[in-house]
Amino acid sequence: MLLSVAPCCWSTRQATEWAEEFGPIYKVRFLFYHAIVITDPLLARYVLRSKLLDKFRFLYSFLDPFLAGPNLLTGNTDEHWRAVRKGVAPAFSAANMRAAFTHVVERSEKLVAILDGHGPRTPINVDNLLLRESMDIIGRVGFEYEMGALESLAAGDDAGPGRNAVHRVEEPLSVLRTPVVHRVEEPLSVLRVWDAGVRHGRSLLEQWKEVVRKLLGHIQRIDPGDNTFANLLMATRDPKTGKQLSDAQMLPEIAALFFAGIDTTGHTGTWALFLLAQHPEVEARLAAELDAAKLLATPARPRPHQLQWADLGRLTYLQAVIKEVLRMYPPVGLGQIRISHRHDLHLAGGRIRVPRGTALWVPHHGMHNVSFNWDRPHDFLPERWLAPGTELAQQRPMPQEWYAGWDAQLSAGQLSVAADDADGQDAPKRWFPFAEGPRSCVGKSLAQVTLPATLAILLSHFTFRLADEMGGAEGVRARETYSLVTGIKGGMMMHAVPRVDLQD
Ligand code: HEM
Repeated sequence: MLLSVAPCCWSTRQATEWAEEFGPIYKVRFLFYHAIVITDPLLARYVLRSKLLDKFRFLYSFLDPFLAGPNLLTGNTDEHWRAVRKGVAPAFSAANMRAAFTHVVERSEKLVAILDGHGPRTPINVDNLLLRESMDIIGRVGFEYEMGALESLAAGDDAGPGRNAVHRVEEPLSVLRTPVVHRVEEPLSVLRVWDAGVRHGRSLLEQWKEVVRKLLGHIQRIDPGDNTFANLLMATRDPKTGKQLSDAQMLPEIAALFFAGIDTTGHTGTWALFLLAQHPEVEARLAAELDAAKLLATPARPRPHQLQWADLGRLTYLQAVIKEVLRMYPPVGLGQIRISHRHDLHLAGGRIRVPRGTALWVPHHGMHNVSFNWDRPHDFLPERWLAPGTELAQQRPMPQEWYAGWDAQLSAGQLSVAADDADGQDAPKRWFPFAEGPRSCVGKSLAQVTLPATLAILLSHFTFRLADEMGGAEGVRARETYSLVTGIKGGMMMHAVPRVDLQD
């Protein structure tokens, strides 16, 4: 089935709806490009692990101006990418994550203090808080730098002087978001020089670049700790010259780390609070788990134990909640888009031929939410994660007619995926919010510490209720935004109700 779509119509939910209608493999056309959309876990694994396919640079190149150039996230899978990826990956080691945990706990306790000070009556934008927390954590863990994002909010200093790198955090964040969305959804918006919004976007972009330049200056001045992202980035050698990366090469890597880490982690926390508010039975079970670990504030224990590293592994229901949130709202809902520039490709042992120049799109939202991959996909059911292997594809017979049209495209002499796919023998997955294959998320371990620790600490002290102004679940649905990351327009307004009123 060939559908013609313009980028302005992209929505991660749209791809899911089409998958329900047209099956786990269908074609769409984006402007001049043809894309094959895949929500079949086995085919997706072939695509995402294939060494013959690369990132769809045309799409990612739209991000480069906002990230000061190609980088780990947006660049091709070439020698340079390999050198940087190999160079910085140890920053996310288990040992480093233990140290990161201390920062996450401190920042989460700061959040608790902010919410305590704010009180339950007036709603607060929890998305804004969690994005700021993510920014602070990446600043500290990656660069040993105080971004001061939560401090500036706590001090009511939204527009105040830039003591730290960021004094108006929403602004740099929207630098990363608004112009990108414009560029992708409205490619000609850059020409609207008379538009105040576009001009404002440009000035925000300059502010953001200034922040990144400050960070680079900072890491070049200090002696960053061993195995920090900053230290490893400075130790990375350009494979072409054998020399240290130039400033022009380092700036995009710094920008990309924030870009890739803030919204993904922050919004996931927000969706978790939203879903818990919609499902009191899940929230109650989670509270019981926190209570059993002596982490919950109760009248008898108004100041609960401080969260410890070892608790993270014990809070199995919390981990299940997070996995289910990542299933329903995969932050990179758009998923991964690959292309083969040089070769035609055969998938599924030769049954499906993909002509070179065709994009292959694996939408994460679709993969995680279609009814042929999941039972009750639209229900929030953390319990499904208590059984092992939930992320693996189910051996379900797919209706043959979904694949029938593809067999006809076989032609002799093409590359076979078997030759390409040396490590494709393990069971394919139907859940991979952090992506699959060589270009999977390098910062996954940091998110896997930040999310449970932040949520455990927040939920130990508060229950969250959706503010009336959000218009219930339907109002929230109507405000979902899809640039590259699934977010919420205007933020998520919620009441943070203390579990124990310390004034009593
Ligand atoms: C819930 C949180 C997160 C999710 C779901 C997530 C998901 C992803 C996904 C799907 C990709 C592949 C993107 C693509 O191919 O277009 C990716 C790549 C990446 N992520 Fe994350 N991410 C998260 C948090 C983070 C954090 C905290 C950091 C770092 C601080 C980070 C840094 C990166 C980088 C640098 C890449 C590019 C890796 C490469 O291509 O080598 N991410 N992430």
